[in-house]
Amino acid sequence: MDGILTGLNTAQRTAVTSEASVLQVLAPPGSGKTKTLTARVACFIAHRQLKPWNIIVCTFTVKAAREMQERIRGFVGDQVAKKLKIGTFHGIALRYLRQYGRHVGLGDNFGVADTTDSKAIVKRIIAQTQSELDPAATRSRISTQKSKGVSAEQFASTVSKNVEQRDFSQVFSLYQAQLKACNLLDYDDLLLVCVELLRSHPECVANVEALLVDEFQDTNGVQYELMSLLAQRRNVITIVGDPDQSIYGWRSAEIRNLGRMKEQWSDTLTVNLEENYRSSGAILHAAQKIIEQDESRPPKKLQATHSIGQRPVLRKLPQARHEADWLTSEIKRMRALTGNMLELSDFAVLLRSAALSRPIETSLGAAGMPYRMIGGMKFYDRVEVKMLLDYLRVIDQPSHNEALSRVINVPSRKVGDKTVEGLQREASRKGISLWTLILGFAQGRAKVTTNLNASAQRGVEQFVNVVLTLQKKLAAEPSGLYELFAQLHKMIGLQEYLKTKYPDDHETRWSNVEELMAMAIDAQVQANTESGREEEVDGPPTSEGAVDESALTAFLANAALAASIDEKTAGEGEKTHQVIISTIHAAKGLEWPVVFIPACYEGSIPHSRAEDNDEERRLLYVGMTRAQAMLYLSYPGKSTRQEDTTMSSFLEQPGVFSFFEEHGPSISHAEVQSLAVTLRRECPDAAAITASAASLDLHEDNYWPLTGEMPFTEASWQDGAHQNSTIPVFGNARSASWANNTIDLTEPGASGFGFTSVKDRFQNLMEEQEEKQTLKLDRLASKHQNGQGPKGKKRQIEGQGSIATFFGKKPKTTEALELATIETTELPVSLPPHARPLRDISNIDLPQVSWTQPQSKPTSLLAHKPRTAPLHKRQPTTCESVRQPVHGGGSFTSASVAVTVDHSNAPDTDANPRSRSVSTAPVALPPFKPPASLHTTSMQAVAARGPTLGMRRSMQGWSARGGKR
Ligand SMILES: Nc1ncnc2c1ncn2[C@@H]1O[C@H](COP(=O)(O)OP(=O)(O)OP(=O)(O)O)[C@@H](O)[C@H]1O
Repeated sequence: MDGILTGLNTAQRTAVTSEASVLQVLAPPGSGKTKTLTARVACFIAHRQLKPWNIIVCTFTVKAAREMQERIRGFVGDQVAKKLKIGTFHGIALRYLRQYGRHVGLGDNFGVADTTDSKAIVKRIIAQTQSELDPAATRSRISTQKSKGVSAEQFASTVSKNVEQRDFSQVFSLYQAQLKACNLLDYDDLLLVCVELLRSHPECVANVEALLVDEFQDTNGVQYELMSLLAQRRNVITIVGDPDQSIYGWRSAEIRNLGRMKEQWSDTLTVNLEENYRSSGAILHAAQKIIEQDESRPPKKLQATHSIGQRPVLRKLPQARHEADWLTSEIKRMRALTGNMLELSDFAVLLRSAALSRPIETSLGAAGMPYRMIGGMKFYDRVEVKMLLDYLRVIDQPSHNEALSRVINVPSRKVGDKTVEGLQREASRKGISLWTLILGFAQGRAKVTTNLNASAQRGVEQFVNVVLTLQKKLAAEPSGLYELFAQLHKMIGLQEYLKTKYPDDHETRWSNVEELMAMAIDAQVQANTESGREEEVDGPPTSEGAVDESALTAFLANAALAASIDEKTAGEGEKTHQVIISTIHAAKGLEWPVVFIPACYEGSIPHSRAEDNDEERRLLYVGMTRAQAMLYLSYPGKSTRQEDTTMSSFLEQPGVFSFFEEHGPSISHAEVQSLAVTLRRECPDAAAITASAASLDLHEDNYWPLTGEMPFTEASWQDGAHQNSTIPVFGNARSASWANNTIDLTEPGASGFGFTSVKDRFQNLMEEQEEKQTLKLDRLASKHQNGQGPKGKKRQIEGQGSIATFFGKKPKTTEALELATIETTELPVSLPPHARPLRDISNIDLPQVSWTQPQSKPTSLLAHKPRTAPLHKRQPTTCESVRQPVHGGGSFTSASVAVTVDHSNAPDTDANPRSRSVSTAPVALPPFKPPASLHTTSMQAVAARGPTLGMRRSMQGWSARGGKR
């Protein structure tokens, strides 16, 4: 027993060893529910002498079943673990039906109709009955009825005179009849027929000694019924669950099954686990703050076992692609500043919907960071995306035989596979491309020997016409990618095609098409601004031999680049270090050291089509609680479709903001050590951290303004303009208006810089403001020593506007910048030894998260010298690399310290003002191309230009201009 109970806390032990027949283990995320369930199975076998083949364990996914078997194997060995009946409800039901299905009239060789089969049957019936029902909606309605245990006959008996209801009832009945005729069961039937079997033949489960269910909150009515029947002989049932993580209501999951269970078995014992072993205290606080917005849920206690850690981040970025670039740069920064203690696979990007993955995949791909999708297909692998890219390839490069043969008959033009193969062979025999062959034929200039019937001939002609038309359009407007896309999808009737071919998920597929079009707009904008800049800049020409490529070629090369990163890593299995991209739904039950949840805007989460807002909130909660050490939430000011967004209403609630930082954390060596303790890893030494940090251009997350505007990249001034005490701010070197973007320099020291370079002048400005700030902080430091300092303010990072500005908060004076305490930390050798303010969150309105030990008090106070002026600067070139001081306060502090937090009467610290001496006007286009971003670059160009690619042109241009003026 000792082995099984080792490492479990008291509540977990109680649950594992409980003698209760019916046990509910209810607990928040990360409290070891799965661990407890596993240990209870082992306990049943090892100590209660239950036979493993008489124990059924139901999990929510096949993956979870595999993981659980793995864990149980650790306790009881491979041979015993193999004999357990572990699987999803569907898998368990299938086993019983295969064995005993004949008792309920199932043929010996019944088949299972998968989703595609079901869709096809429903569609055919609707066509036959000439009903006006939507096939996809009808299929999911049938499934909903079945998962509530309503059969076609039962539905028919309740139908009113309503035509639509009668139509539906008819289709439902015919669908069932069709399945029966084909000796098929669909997924819902597997459960329903198994229920029927176990009701009528309870002897089938007479041997079952114990039943255990994971993720019980997501069971639906039929699954509940099946659970009761499986355990009907001995009624030994253990379930683990968390009502706060119920995210499958849309699939008819019923939270009320928990109550039903207590009614059915009045002796049900409930054990609550309260200690969270996964996430840092700060992450738990923030997640609790979100979930507690649901006032209907009972208050729950939750204890963090880890230290407070880094406060989660809530960031606004200008657009979705900037959000993706920021996220990629944070992964890079976090890895470098932790001495690569964090692997790529320690980072997960969790999305409300799979379609949001496109900019993230593009950015990771461009940065050369391998990634893996779970719970969804990679963007570039999706059928509709591949198809469109193939069309574009043919338009760009008609001799691309493979791409051409893939799309010549999509949508169908009655050019069958055999015909295409014949044409391909003929072309190769004649030594010409497939395109040349069919072009000659379509234009009547050449004959083909391949046998083409009349409809195939017409099809070939239609295809040639599409390609020629679009080539002509492209020639007339080389950068008009979006328009090209628009005409392409109209010409091939793409939307209709998707509706017909994929009735169930055509909307999702269409949103992938829209994503690709959004990508085209990005590329178009980039191409336009590149060429605009070319004219504007009178510096030396760009890198010699640079490839003069069309916008379409560049676009396709970037797509290929992103996709090739996928391919390289695809076969390497789960062990390879890859960033994880997942839907939040598919991330249920999983955990990662660092989690990003981008696109936290209204319409995305809560989703515009979601019916239950509370479920959407729980979804966000599930996503947040997957994080162990760091959590980043973000949203773009504009979606990929260029629509203005507003932050998710779950984050807009009063008090929420105080649980978040406005930017990624500053990382000192002490914090790396603490992070290592939280993650139970070996901490890299200072030399390793220094070495990896040296690869970084920016040590702080201070490139993107906190206001969600475009970065302030470079300051310069116009000829003579400095005499008017203004300098232009090139927020965007490509399009910013010189006249409109100015910094007020009427402060002391602003004059007399006529012959200074832009960079020097900017540096001077920074230093002047540092001086002022140092004086203020010295004053504050002495106040602190006298115990007068206010508490609870979050740390600030230099050069950033406040997120409070988009909460509509009024900035306070610089005094308000003061930080609760400042602690000394050992910093990597290469980083300036700035003092680090430690956050004190004891006066925040905390949710119900409690701590078991008092937080260690910071002891020392150092003079702090942060900058106040913005450091939103352009990406430094190799020769201009500017080191950023590390400062700011987030700390992992002592790991495994648990703190008791009294949150009663705590003031809200939402306002997090900072004084900004410079206002950066928003600009239209990004001046920043992250080091890894290759958005307008073809792969050939990548090879040709070398590592400084993509930056050189702008840098030369601006420095040339700055030097002259
Ligand atoms: N007593 C314990 N001591 C140390 N670590 C523990 C303990 N119990 C659980 N853990 C660890 O906490 C993490 C979360 O555990 P587990 O996945 O079982 O939680 P869960 O309650 O099922 O979470 P979720 O509901 O989010 O899926 C795991 O890394 C697990 O190893």
